[in-house]
Amino acid sequence: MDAATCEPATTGAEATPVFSVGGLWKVFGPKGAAAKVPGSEHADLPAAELRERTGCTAAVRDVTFDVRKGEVFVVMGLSGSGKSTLVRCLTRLIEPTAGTLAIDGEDVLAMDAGRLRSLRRHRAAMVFQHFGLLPHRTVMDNVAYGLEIQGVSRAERRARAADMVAKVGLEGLEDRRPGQLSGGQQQRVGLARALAADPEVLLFDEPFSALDPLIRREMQDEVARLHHDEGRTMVFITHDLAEALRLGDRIALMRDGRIVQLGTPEEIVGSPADDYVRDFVRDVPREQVLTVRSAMRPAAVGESERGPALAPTTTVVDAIEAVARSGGPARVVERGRCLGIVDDAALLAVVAGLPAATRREVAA
Ligand SMILES: Nc1ncnc2c1ncn2[C@@H]1O[C@H](COP(=O)(O)OP(=O)(O)OP(=O)(O)O)[C@@H](O)[C@H]1O
Repeated sequence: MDAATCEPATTGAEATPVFSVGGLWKVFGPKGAAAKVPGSEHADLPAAELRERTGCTAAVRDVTFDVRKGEVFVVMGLSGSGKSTLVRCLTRLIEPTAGTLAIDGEDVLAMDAGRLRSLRRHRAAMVFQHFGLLPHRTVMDNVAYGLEIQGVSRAERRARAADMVAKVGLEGLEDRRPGQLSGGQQQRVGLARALAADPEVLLFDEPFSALDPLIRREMQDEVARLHHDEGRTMVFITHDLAEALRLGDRIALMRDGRIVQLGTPEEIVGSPADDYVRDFVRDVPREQVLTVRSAMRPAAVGESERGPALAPTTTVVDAIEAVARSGGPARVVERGRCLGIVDDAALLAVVAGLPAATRREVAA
């Protein structure tokens, strides 16, 4: 192995997370009873049994994670797994029962009503599935509405709203009312309204689930583009795995109030934490999600100078094409350094769905 040139690159120091969530619980039920559930002997009971014994529903159970600056953090899970409750807890639209919660290092649970209002208006804007557009106002006025609440002057409101209308591709429709727009266009108005407030983080609650597949795809592209252009931090709830894999830098997969796995799409699909996650991702075309990092092995002497060079973000499907074209192994190269080698056997092992440990054996 050519050790000098094949070490993975190290990452720099981590910035303060946007949200930092520790041991968070939300238990619905009679107040006295709900507060007693976290940390009690009932804490781990399945939902039905917990309800039977205590009259309570633990929608969020002992959840810990950070949302990093600039990432798209997806909260995914089946209906009732606790996604909406968790994300509403982030700005205390729902009051957590126990745990810790900070935004940029500031304790959210200690905020008074005024600071909370400011948090929701300026720092963490929520985009809902039904945007709650004002039916009698024009597109422009709907977009400017959030700024109006913020007390921004009329001239500035209009200027910023016009910017956002253009940004989400609604130019020419400024004077229409919501009833004169398609579903996808209405979603764009809601998105523009949230963006106009220029929040540090956008929280999306299943915003596209009511849209037909083509428009949904278009809106996903729009969100990806906005994220790419602006690097804005986003928390995105969805029950749709394909949407989670398309948009998420990291995905928290929830089940019965808990996060069962938190990782990149590649980690979730390539190394499911348990049978539940494995089952969840079973039908995902792995070669389109996993990258060459999942298939590479250390380079043998001389190998790090031969064969086509692939970026570490290259998907397995694209790597197969490159290897087939060149007729030999390819190098995985980052900033001029060779991280490893992929060959056809290792790439096929990914397609065949071999577990990570077996893949490593094949690659070696
Ligand atoms: N106000 C409430 N009172 C009692 N139980 C609630 C309340 N809100 C939610 N729940 C329960 O908490 C659990 C989690 O609900 P939540 O809405 O967070 O799930 P979800 O994953 O967002 O589901 P969906 O995808 O259907 O929106 C469910 O069992 C739900 O019935």
